[in-house]
Amino acid sequence: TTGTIATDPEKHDVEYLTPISVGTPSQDLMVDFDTGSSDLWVFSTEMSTSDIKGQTVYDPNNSSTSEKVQGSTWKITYGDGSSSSDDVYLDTVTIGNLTVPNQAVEAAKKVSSEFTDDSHNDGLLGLGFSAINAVEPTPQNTFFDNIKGSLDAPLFTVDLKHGTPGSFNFGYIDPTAYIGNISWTPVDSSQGYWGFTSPGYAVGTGAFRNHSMSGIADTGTTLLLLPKSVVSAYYKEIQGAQYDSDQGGYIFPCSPTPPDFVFGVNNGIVTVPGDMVSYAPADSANQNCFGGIQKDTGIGFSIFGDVALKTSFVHLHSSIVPGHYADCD
Ligand SMILES: O[C@H]1CN[C@@H](c2nc(-c3ccc(C(F)(F)F)cc3)no2)C1
Repeated sequence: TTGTIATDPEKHDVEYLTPISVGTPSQDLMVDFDTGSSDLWVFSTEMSTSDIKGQTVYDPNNSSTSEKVQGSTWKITYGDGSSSSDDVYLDTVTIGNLTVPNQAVEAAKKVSSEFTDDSHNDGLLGLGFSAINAVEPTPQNTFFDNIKGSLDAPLFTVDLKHGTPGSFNFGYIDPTAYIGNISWTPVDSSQGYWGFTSPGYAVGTGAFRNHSMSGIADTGTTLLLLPKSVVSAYYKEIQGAQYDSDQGGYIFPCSPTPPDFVFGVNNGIVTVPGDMVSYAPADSANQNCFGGIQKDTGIGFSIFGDVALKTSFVHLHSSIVPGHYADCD
């Protein structure tokens, strides 16, 4: 079997929300598909109502197929310090036409304020490796790990777009989704992520600079976070660019459009167009923009988030065959 599901960008492409159905009768939720984590958790009826502001919640008691995983708990903290926790059910989860009957659904009892304030986001669906699933004492499988045996091929593809719906496809590669050839790169899943090493970068039409950047393909991170030496080399080319510690990142005049940023993927390249680097208005006063490329300081590796992914067709292959990228259509 194969499957496809549309994913919709929130304002400024800050995150992409994708519909899933949980339980019987089905409860429809919009969640953030996150290749940088490996837990499927949802807002639930177990939460205090003060933590819920507009989200749709999962009610396990309203599902004839839900089954509590006795003694199991979970707690997860994301890169930005946000968190969520509590108990675990097995229930039917459907994405598009793909159904996993006994998917671990982690029901939130507590979520941090960032999740409460993200009113359209009903939870996260991890597409990382199950080795980093946060359920204790027994880690649970991701949706992809549960479904991949029945897919025509053990892969999924990520096709995020700027300001318009994209798609997650399971089990097949849509040849109309990209142009040119696909470039392959080995995946390092040793940390539970879709890790790879980019051989270097170029700024605008400048020469390619060899500079190894090890990082992860992370659909749940909004921006492209790279080594500070690469980031400062890029912003050096933009008149008026500066690091604004109040805003926690580089800002620059929104016009003229900044130079493209190119990064290598094995023998191929991915181009982030300059107008995507102008991520969002930084202040109404003097038309400054907040950069879509920022430093990865303190993380320990780079993060190829949505700013990097929405300009390419990314294909993540979970067998020994590596994952690979292609320029999107
Ligand atoms: O941990 C890494 C794994 N992937 C990255 C990720 N971060 C989030 C996230 C989503 C929504 C929110 C909130 F709604 F604003 F709270 C916060 C964080 N989802 O994936 C970082």
